Amino acid sequence: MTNKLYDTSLSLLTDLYQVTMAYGYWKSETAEKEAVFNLYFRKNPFNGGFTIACGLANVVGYINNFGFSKKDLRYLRTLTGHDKKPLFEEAFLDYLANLKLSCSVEAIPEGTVVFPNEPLVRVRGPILQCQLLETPLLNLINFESLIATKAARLRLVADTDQLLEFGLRRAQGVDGGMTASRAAYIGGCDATSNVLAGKLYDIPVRGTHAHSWVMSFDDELQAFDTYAQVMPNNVTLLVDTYDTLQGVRHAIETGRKLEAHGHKLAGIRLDSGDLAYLSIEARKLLDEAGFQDTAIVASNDLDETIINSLKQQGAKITIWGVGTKLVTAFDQPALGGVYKLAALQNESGMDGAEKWSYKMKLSEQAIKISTPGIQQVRRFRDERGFLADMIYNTEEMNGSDRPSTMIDPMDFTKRRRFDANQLYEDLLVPVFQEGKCVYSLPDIHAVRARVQTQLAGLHPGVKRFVNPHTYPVGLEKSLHELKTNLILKLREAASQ
Ligand SMILES: Nc1ncnc2c1ncn2[C@@H]1O[C@H](COP(=O)(O)OP(=O)(O)OP(=O)(O)O)[C@@H](O)[C@H]1O
Ligand SMILES: O=P(O)(O)OC[C@H]1O[C@H](OP(=O)(O)OP(=O)(O)O)[C@H](O)[C@@H]1O
Ligand SMILES: O=C(O)c1cccnc1
Repeated sequence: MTNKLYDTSLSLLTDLYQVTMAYGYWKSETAEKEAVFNLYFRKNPFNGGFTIACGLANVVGYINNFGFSKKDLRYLRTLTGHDKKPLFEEAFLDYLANLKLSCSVEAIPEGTVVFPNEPLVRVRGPILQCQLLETPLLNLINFESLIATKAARLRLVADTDQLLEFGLRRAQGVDGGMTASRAAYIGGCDATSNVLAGKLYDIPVRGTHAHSWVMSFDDELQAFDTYAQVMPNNVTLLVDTYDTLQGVRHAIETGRKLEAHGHKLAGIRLDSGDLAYLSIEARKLLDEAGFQDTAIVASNDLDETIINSLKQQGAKITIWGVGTKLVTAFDQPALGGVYKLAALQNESGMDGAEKWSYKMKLSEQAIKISTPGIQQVRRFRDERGFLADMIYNTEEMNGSDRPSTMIDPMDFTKRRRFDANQLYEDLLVPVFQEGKCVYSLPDIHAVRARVQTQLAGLHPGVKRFVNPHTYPVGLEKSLHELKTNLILKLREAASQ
């Protein structure tokens, strides 16, 4: 299921410079030139060792709905330059009115663990169209991948405990809240408090009650009893409005009444104070009263570091409600994904001409130098898990098995050779072929399950939070050579 918030075309959801470049391509008659762009990021978020790819379902929805409406064009017609004359000529707006995307898109499925410099999405098609997709694709992939990664980290520390996403009230606007709920579920949360996300994305919804419920009664016990009466099948009581341990005693009293009517006290929630101490004391009180099955839920500015610490302190919490720090991706507010031109098709029919002109961006910072080529990622594995990812140029080496040499981009003297019979998977799969969707989106639960099987394939050192081991990602030898030669050529040309 894709996000119903995007049922209409959002073709203007782009940066103005994409439209001005599109105009430039059209005007200079290069709009139809075949190009290849790669979308990738340069650094794992949260100083971690991995990232979870997420957001492709919304990319599919976005591309399927793409088109400039009359209203969009009316707006573009109003845009003017510094001389107050229109930016775009009418014939270009007519071109946009009739524009149907004919790009081919390959992408790494949602829920896959991915690493810096790997193309998560590869777009091939008329350069004008590829260009228009840059900003929306980055917008859609960056945020969801960031939040799915945060949730996956929370899942790693929560282990088999339940994780509830409570972030809507603190999310970055409506869409931030919606997409965060989706990505958080995919990353490993069990449920969300966001009811619209539950409806649109088929995510389980869960919740307790707020302090206001307790405060609206003359006393806490009355508040608990009333809540239990109106909803006896869903009773988790927030016990910290006045005095937490006294609140637990009141919850036990209400629990006894519930049991007398054939129901049970599902849980209590702690939302302030020392959560380790209070949960241990609350557990004792509950157990002594025979409420061994009543769960202790905790919330209050939690994140993976605090949950980890609480577990080490022996906290008796088995359900974690995480809001602000999950949906705002504390403490890294953005994934720095980029979208770079990697190849342009040469004029056909020219004798001896190569099919592609490979493109790359130079930079003084090595990390910012892009990689040319029509890239695919080959993930080698053995029966225990993933070994290494090799980025290769499909023009040099198509999907076939063959021995390959992978070169470490940080140190070209470090090489790894994989035999033809080494187990592998090529990660990018066809999503659109010449504008037609050829990918059947897995349901959200399958994507969520994929995250866990993917994480199981990673060495524990890559998953640790402090100085994680760097998972090996390299370039296939011929791609490494292509890149090196192109850098030398570009540097030489730039120095002349
Ligand atoms: N035992 C603990 N170890 C580590 N962090 C904890 C522990 N108990 C609570 N925290 C975390 O400490 C942070 C602040 O909690 P603190 O008790 O100072 O404020 P509070 O309880 O929110 O106060 P207030 O009554 O104003 O809500 C929260 O992020 C909370 O999750
Ligand atoms: O702490 P978070 O991870 O964001 O989880 C969501 C928070 O939202 C609620 O608090 P509320 O909005 O009532 O405000 P509070 O900060 O006073 O608890 C709830 O009690 C949690 O504390
Ligand atoms: O249901 C809850 O307990 C809840 C929901 C949203 C935010 N904080 C808590």
